[in-house]
Amino acid sequence: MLKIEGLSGGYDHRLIVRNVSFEVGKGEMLGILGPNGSGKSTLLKLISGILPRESGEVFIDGKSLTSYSSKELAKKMAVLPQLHSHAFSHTVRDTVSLGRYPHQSGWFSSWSKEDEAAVVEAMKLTAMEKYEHQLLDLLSGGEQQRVFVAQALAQQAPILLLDEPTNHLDIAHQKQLLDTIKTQAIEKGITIVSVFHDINLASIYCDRLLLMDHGEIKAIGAPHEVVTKNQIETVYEARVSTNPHPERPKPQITILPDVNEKKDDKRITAENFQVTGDLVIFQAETQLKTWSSAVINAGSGWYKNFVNRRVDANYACDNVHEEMLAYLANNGFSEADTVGMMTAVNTKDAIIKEYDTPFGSIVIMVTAGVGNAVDVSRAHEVEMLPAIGTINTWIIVNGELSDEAFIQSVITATEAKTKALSFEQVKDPRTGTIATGTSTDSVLVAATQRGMSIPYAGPITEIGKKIGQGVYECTVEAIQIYKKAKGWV
Ligand SMILES: Nc1ncnc2c1ncn2[C@@H]1O[C@H](COP(=O)(O)OP(=O)(O)OP(=O)(O)O)[C@@H](O)[C@H]1O
Repeated sequence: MLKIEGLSGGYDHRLIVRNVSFEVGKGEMLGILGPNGSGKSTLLKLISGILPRESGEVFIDGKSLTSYSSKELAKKMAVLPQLHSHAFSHTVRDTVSLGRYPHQSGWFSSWSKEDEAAVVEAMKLTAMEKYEHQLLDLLSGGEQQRVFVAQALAQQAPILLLDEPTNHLDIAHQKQLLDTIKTQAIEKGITIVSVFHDINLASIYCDRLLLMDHGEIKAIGAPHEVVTKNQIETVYEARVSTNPHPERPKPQITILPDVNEKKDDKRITAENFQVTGDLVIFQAETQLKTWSSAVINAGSGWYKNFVNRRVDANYACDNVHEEMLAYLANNGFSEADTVGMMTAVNTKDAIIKEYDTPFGSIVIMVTAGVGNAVDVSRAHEVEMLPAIGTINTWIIVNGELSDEAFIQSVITATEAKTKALSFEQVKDPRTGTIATGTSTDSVLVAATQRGMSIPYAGPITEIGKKIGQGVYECTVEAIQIYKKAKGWV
């Protein structure tokens, strides 16, 4: 559809874009990324022919750009230039209608039904119909931007070149506009080449990305091939981390600041835990990076309050999440700051111990109810209903855990818990075999992310050894108390 071959060019013979080659297929959306001044807009101008090229070729449907008349070219390619602040005295409708220019013929151009329909549709797609008769200079920057996108859409060209289409738009309108543009690509097979400043938006919406650096292509490929920590840090000269998008296989980046906020070097100890008949609470002064399978705020995040709530053994509720949130709110714990778990065990029986390691220390908290014990290797043989009676394990780390170390902590803790159940000869009542856990166990690992960095937490690392020993000891002790309370021993 669109083929760029060895394209070079710039201003007054100063080369800005150098030897750029790539192809974009029908219905494909290609995003152009790169730091300020890297030549993104210049590349777009060279592709559209607005700027004469120094060397190289642009082909549309196999034909050189130069072989098209300007009107023929406008039927093939619509361009949204970078928006600058100008005073506009046209109405929205008139401005969008200008997009129909290549479709007019003769000296006295006639306004056809198709022209009208294209203008109305473009205004609708950009949610600008209600401003139809407004003068452009009375609109906000974001609204003006949408008018020019509408103008480009009204052109109904099979290729759309966009320079920062989401400039000035709030997030709702960014989403709306990019959903609209992407839909044009998917449903109408329109080929889109768009400059983006927002790496995350480009990653979400584009099929491929082209990363410019000093006028040259640094990388081109699928978003996960281009948006890598290394490449983005090198080209933009900024510290970033990459994270998965929650719904799509499109990487997202986060800026890592180099300014330090208020330092908190306080070490977390067992003394920081409060235990009542209903709750085990740990409240940190600043948020800890947390991974858990809790009822409230499971997954990863940064939280200050950690609550293990005792509920009745017959606790039943249609919406556990909502009920638990209401409970937490009544007790002064906000959802934004709190990880919440449940247990049927008397929270006074929680085992909380502190372990020193060469890098710092960890605090472990375990509540164990084993009425619901399960041998996971045989769970497929029997019908089981979820029930309260659970082992909740918390590991609070004074140190900086890597992602691997978070996951390894969970593995190490789980193995230690299973070993404790085996030592205590806790059996799955359905199969009569040694249980590996209960049906609703939860685990939480939270780290201060200050102090020494801990890359690994497997069983032979210093932290892994303490997690193994600590979770085992705490779980054994908690099970023994539980057995006594139940009159089993
Ligand atoms: N009209 C012009 N005349 C002369 N030089 C220009 C002109 N427009 C841009 N340049 C120069 O070309 C270089 C690349 O500019 P360009 O606008 O292509 O970068 P960009 O990657 O789009 O940047 P930004 O992210 O800031 O929009 C810059 O050094 C700029 O100063």
